[in-house]
Amino acid sequence: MYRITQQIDFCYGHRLLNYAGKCRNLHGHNGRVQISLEAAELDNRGMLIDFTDIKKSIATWIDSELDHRMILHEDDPALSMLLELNEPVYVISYNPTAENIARLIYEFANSEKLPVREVTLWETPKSSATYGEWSSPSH
Ligand SMILES: Nc1nc2c(c(=O)[nH]1)N=C([C@H](O)[C@H](O)COP(=O)(O)OP(=O)(O)OP(=O)(O)O)CN2
Repeated sequence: MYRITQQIDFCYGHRLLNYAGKCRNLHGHNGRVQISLEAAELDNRGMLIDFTDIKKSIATWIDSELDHRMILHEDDPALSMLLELNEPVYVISYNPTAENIARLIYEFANSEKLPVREVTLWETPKSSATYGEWSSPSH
């Protein structure tokens, strides 16, 4: 099997609902995403997927949909005010944790028919969450 990984940096704001710590307050992160793709075969150029094509697809989507936006739960009471002020938001139906944002990006990559294996979101330099659909329980 071959595996390639691409890193994409973006900034986002969020806050966690039903959470007692400081992350219940609106705050921002310099997030780092690592997207890993896997395949058994290479194309006639010796590539799994051209890194440029990953950038064109996933980095473009992250840039337009998530970068410099507040990623908020649809039930977040701050949402209506931010929308009224025309602030950029990305609304989801679940808590915007690192785990869920990793899954969101994984699902986008999957919808683009990329052979994505896992997505890791580094929310801070020390904390990351990974989402993948591993077939083997030993992963
Ligand atoms: N499993 C998860 N735990 C936490 C998440 C998460 O998404 N998944 N998110 C948060 C906060 O949103 C945020 O990431 C702050 O976390 P923290 O580690 O406290 O970050 P700091 O950089 O502020 O850490 P310091 O060591 O206090 O500087 C919390 N948990």
